[in-house]
Order: sequence, then C-alpha cells, then structure tokens
Amino acid sequence: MLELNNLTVAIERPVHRELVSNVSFTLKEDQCLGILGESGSGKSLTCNAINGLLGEQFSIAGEAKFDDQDLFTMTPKQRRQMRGETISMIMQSPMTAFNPLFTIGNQAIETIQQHSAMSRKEATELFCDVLTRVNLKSVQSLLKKYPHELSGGMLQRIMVALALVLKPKLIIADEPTTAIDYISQREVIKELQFVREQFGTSLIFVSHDLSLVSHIADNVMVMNQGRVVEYGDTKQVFTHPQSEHTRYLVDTRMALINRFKSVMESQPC
Ligand SMILES: Nc1ncnc2c1ncn2[C@@H]1O[C@H](COP(=O)(O)OP(=O)(O)OP(=O)(O)O)[C@@H](O)[C@H]1O
Repeated sequence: MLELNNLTVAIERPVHRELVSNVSFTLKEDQCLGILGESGSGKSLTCNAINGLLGEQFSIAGEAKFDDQDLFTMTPKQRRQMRGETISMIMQSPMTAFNPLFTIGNQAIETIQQHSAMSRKEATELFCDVLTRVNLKSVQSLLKKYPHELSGGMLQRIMVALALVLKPKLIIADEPTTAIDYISQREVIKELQFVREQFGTSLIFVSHDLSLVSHIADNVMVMNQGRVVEYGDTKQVFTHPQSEHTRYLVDTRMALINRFKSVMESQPC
C-alpha cells in the first residue's frame, strides 16, 4: 500500500544539509509500522514528507508509492485532497492542532464538508457516531466546546476521531501520546488498535517510547541521526537487536524498568 524508497530530506539554506537520508520501508494494508528514535532522529520530517507537509525550505528526493501513485510527484491540490480523506495525521500536540477560536463541532464539520458532499446535519451525525465509537460520552455537548475547555486527553481522542471520520486508508500518528498522561495514553493506544480492527486502517505510529511501539506495531523502524539503523518484525528487533543503537535503546529501557522495580520493592507497604 505504501512503499517509501530512499526518502532523503535536505534543507538548502544557509547551506545544503541532509536531515533524513535514504529512508525506505513498506507498509501493507491494515499493518502498523512503528518509527522509533530519539529526539531529532528524523521521525517527524519523514512523516511530514509522506503527508506533503514540509515547508518550501526543504527539498525531497526519493519515491513514495501509495497505491501505485507517487505522492512526491502529485500537485499540491491532489495532496490537499488526499490529506484527511485518504491519509490522516494525528499530531503531537492536541492543544495546537485545533483552532482556539472555533468550537470542536465547527472545526470537525467544516473538515468533513471539505471532503464530502454531506449536509451539515449529515456531517454532524457522522462525527457524533465516530466520537461515540472512540468511547467519548455526551458527544452533542462536546461539539459545543472550545478547545481550551477540554483536557489534553479528551482533545487527543477527538483528534483520533477526526482522523478517522473520513475512513482514511492510512493514519500517521506522530507521537500521539506525548502531551497526555499515562491513563489517557493507554486509552489513545486502545482506540488506535480498535480503529485498525474496525476499519482495516494502516498505521504509522511514531514514538520514542519503546514499550508503546512494541505494544502496537507489527514492524518497527529505528532511526538515528536521520538514518534507518534497523528495520524489521517488532518482536525480532526488540529481542534480537542487530544495531548498536537499538541495543542501546533496549538496554536503557530495561535499566529504567529494573530501577523502577527495585525502588517499588524497597518501599514499605
Ligand atoms: N525547520 C528546520 N530547520 C532546520 N533543521 C530542522 C528543521 N526541522 C527539523 N530540523 C532538523 O532535522 C532533524 C530531524 O528533525 P525531526 O523533527 O524530524 O526529529 P524527530 O525525530 O521527529 O524529533 P522529536 O522526537 O523531537 O520530534 C533534527 O536535527 C532537527 O534539528
């Protein structure tokens, strides 16, 4: 479904600098690819390149075949049409993803109407249905809220619903749980898994959290300094890491878990 071949992203000013080099992967229908890497490793640039969201200061080389069309040679109009309708993105920060001046309902309905011929009533009904499916309650009153009236966890779930509403073939979730607490994180992950099962949507799940990636992804791609250092079956990568960098990430994670365990065990009940 998505085949990325040798994606290279560079910035041209003040001097040419390659930020992402030769990234390749294949994502099949209803599969999840986890992209793992430390801050600055090139995860967001990779996702933004796929979704046509890089600014003009960047240059792109390579090929992104999505159902046999090359995303990188499409016109801006074709890309805009595809965004939301065929490829949806869930951003890192729910607080900045919504316009603070409009209610959630207004923003959602407008998005749906941009991509369909639905009436306002039909679009509202559809969005309420999806909100309910992602386990949100009192959905009619949610529509009347402004973003600042809702918690980060709630907004994140609404963003998941918005990403889903047009039944895209692919959802790109770029660190979708960074800005929210542990409980909401688990809820969002559950919802993304549910979505995959319900709609057969493919997912690119970006994170620097190894345990979240191991939980949700079929395949994982580990990035370091703009390059892929490891790519393969998630279980295989985490149990038998081949690259030094993946081993370092796995060991760091294990050290943290062990430290947590020993602190908990040393606490009197
Ligand atoms: N607008 C920009 N101008 C110059 N360099 C940039 C720009 N955006 C990103 N970079 C650089 O590109 C590299 C990759 O950035 P990217 O945002 O893709 O990393 P990331 O892995 O998503 O990090 P994080 O987990 O912190 O979001 C970094 O070195 C970053 O400093």
